Amino acid sequence: MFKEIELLSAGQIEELRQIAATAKFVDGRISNPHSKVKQNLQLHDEAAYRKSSQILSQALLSHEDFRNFAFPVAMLPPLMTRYTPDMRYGAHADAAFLQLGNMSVRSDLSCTIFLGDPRTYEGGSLRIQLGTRDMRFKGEAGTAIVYPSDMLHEVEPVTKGERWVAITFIQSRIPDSSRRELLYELNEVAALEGLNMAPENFTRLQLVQSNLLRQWGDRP
Ligand SMILES: O=C(O)CCC(=O)C(=O)O
Ligand SMILES: [Fe+2]
Repeated sequence: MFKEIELLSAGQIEELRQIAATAKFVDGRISNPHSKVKQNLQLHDEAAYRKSSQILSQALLSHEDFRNFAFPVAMLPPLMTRYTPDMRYGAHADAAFLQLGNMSVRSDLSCTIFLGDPRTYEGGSLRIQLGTRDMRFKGEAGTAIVYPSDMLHEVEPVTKGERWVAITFIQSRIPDSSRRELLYELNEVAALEGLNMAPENFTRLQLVQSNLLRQWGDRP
């Protein structure tokens, strides 16, 4: 399951635009030197990375929809990337573990935050494979798409203009996607309908929610 989130205000996007305007971007293979499919540019500028990732992390971790859907326990600082014409990121699997200082983050969920106006570039959709079908995402500026990291995906070639996004990877308290989605649905129904229920039934529902989280949640 995918979750689309309205994440950033116009002011936050403008702030990120100003950071990106003067920052250094380099060949994205710097962090995947053996990749034959990665053709993009990524931010490589300590001060700009610190500032931009702080804005983006804070936006994600304070967003209720994101927290409810992802059950985040750790997240890589979001990284801004750019795709100019002919750049793409061919079909690939995201790494299972990523280094964050001296900690290893398991990538359960991947996230793309769209920063540029989709009308200013052609191509460049994020395409996620679902068996023999696929889903394409090219969001409005400021929206994010969160999807399970265990699915093959790609960024289609940009043919005109520039694709500007940020990406991150999230470790979830519920590693299994189908369990995470069940718990998300149950929690949503409880939040939306709980107050309409007889109080003793709502209490029983809350017991089920808590006990599923106990059974399925990673121990810290
Ligand atoms: O830019 C995107 O939308 C996704 C990039 C990606 O798949 C990755 O960095 O692993
Ligand atoms: Fe990826």
